[in-house]
Amino acid sequence: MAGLFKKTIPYEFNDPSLVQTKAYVGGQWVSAASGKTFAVLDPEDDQEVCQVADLGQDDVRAAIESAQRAFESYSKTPHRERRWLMRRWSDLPKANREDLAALCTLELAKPFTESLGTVQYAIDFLDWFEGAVERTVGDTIPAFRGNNRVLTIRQPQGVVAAVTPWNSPLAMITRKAGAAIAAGNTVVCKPAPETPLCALALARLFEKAGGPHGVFNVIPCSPESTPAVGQELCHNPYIRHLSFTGSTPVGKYLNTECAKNIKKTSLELGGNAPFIVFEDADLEQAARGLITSKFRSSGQTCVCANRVLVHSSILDKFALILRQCVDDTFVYGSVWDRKVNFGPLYSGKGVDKVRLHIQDAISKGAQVLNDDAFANGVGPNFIKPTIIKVASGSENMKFTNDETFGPLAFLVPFETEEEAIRAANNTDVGLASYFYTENISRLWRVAEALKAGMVGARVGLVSAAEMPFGGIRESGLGREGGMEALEEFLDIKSITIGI
Ligand SMILES: NC(=O)c1ccc[n+]([C@@H]2O[C@H](COP(=O)([O-])OP(=O)(O)OC[C@H]3O[C@@H](n4cnc5c(N)ncnc54)[C@H](O)[C@@H]3O)[C@@H](O)[C@H]2O)c1
Ligand SMILES: O=CCCC(=O)O
Repeated sequence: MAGLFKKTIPYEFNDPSLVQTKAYVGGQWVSAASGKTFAVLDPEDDQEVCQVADLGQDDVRAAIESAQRAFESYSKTPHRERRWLMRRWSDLPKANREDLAALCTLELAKPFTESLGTVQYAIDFLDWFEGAVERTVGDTIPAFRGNNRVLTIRQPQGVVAAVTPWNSPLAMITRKAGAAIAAGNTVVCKPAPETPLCALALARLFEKAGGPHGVFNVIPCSPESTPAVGQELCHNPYIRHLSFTGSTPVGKYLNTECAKNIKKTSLELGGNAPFIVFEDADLEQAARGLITSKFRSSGQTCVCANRVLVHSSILDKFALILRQCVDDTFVYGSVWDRKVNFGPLYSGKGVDKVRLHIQDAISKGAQVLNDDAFANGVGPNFIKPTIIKVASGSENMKFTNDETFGPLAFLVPFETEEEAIRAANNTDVGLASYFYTENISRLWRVAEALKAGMVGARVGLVSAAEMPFGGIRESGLGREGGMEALEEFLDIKSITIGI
């Protein structure tokens, strides 16, 4: 990789062709017409890894046109043929797990072992949609009157724009592109500028799987080129559906733009997940669940717990158990060391936000219960898992109304179940919610009362390919994963036949 990478990395690729720095359009690897490139950084040390093609609006228009041409034939392929394509595409990441994990570790500084887990998560979506392709069936409906026969068929929509975030650079793409392609659409995917290498590797595997030209296209672009590219994705008439995962403000903007031409949108946006520990919970189990929910990906997932509500009678005991659990669980060091299971944040921007949230809480009376979050020596963007007790005044602290997206666990006391539910629901968003109780009546009551698209009752992880994933309120529109995901990418047509 010497010629491609500008820094030395402690990993040898088994298949160097997975490292691509050009865009994948119409089955070809292409540079930007302008010749422009942009830098991908390694967040472990902020050094440049390589330069990647920086596509502009005209390049993207050409990619969309190529996807539209491909749609004309691909949308007519039999379900069985699409199913085998999905199978071939899904088998290749299985054979190249370590290389994909290495790319994820390189551009996101995710510990290698954790990256292997995200590769599996990405594969799960391809597997799931492969299995689901042949179940996209229609209905026959008895006519109300007359002698008509009414039936429905489900048809692919056209070219889908998939705009994805940096924090899960493989699975957020297979979750969208897997469903869209299985359903017979073609895809133009714009990955986050921080993590284009993972997206391009998925394109290379699609190519190796014999994917028809133009069915899956990956168009990397820099932050500077993104607004114009976004405009093209929102306004090009061939785009029939824009599927976005990212922050709520950007989702609102893209949704507004798409509405001007009545384009369908699916939006997977930000969260602010409550995690409630009731007084009757198994505290060890709850602490382990919180470790998973809060500290997975160093706290950088949309479903990470953001506000930990703990019954006041057990708060100090729970904090002690949690602290012990953190000490027992995490190993720090180079992200390439397979024993290491906790890594840095994706960039200095993420560190700044975490610093703001912790300083704000401390200035308003919160107390850090474990080590200094920033005393580390593991690189510029590293922050330790940190537990913070907020005895009172949490409603005026920044973390209450804004996802921290970092490894801070704010423990906030409550007195009654009603108070906990009120606090949990007191937010504009509603993606994931978690709670721990040993009381079955309370389990049902609270699961039904929480305003969120996904509830984890006695679990700290809800994400899975077979499950409809998504939020309510300002956390988004639509569902990804499960059979519901295919529905998102299919139009229902009713046909009435006069007999
Ligand atoms: N609900 C979910 O499933 C889910 C999953 C992962 C992340 N997220 C959310 O994503 C956020 C973190 O990701 P992020 O910082 O990459 O979000 P972001 O909104 O800044 O960026 C997401 C994507 O949108 C692109 N983008 C930004 N401005 C654009 C524009 N004007 N036109 C077109 N594309 C544009 C970015 O380049 C990137 O590819 C968090 O809020 C997190 O909660 C949600
Ligand atoms: O960031 C959110 C996506 C990660 C997940 O699907 O669990």
